[in-house]
Amino acid sequence: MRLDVVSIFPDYLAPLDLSLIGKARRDGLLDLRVHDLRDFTHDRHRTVDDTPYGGGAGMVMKPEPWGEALDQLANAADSRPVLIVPGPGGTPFSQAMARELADESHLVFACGRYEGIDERVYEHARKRYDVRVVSLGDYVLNGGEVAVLAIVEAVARLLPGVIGNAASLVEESHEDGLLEYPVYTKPEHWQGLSVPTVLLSGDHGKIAAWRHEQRLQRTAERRPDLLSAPAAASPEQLQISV
Ligand SMILES: N#Cc1c(-c2ccc3ccn(Cc4ccccn4)c3c2)n[nH]c1N
Repeated sequence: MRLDVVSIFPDYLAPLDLSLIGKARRDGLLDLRVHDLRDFTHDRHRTVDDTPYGGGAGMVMKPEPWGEALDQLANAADSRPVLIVPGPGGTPFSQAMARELADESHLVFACGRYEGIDERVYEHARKRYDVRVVSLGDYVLNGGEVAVLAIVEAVARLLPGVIGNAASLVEESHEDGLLEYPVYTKPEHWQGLSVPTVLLSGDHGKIAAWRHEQRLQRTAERRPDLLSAPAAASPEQLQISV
């Protein structure tokens, strides 16, 4: 997969050089390139923003640098790329969206700042991209970089070979509509607290049943909305013992 990220703060994306995502890049599983939007300006101040038409507070990102950057990246694409533009008014990002994006061959991320990007950039981009405006959640950030870090990690970890043990992707929160079960490791006793004895039994059937029950209980306690969502709850999943 090819991923391009455009930002006025390219160093904000440095964490993508670390850990499993960084290893995937070094192993050639991920072709991730970060671009400085200011490299697509041509004035001596490398200007990327200006005052909003119609007045109002703050500044708006100018269309020209974005148009030049996105046209150049579209020219480098083998097929129609997906352009993901984080924004507070976007479609909420989800595990389902991560799975869908993981099947794409080329993702381009536009990190806005200030009060946002001139709307004509989205219109122009639709000629060459599948444009998706995506929100990380119902709170306000100062720009798109934090969202891109989260989206890239959620998508990249689904790609073959990125996570060493693909089995660990199966019973994760939101993967099948339930939250994850509690996990324990050595020591067996700590601060007067002990590991649940079922986990020491070696009875894999009992352990699996206990873990499933824990997932149902946790989901009912913390995210009952997931149990009412049509896709999340099969009839047996709703048979929660209390
Ligand atoms: N994803 C996501 C986001 C964002 C986000 C993403 C990109 C930008 C580019 C500028 N701003 C500031 C801003 C504040 C207010 C109104 C418009 N724009 C962003 C905010 N906020 N909250 C989320 N879940």
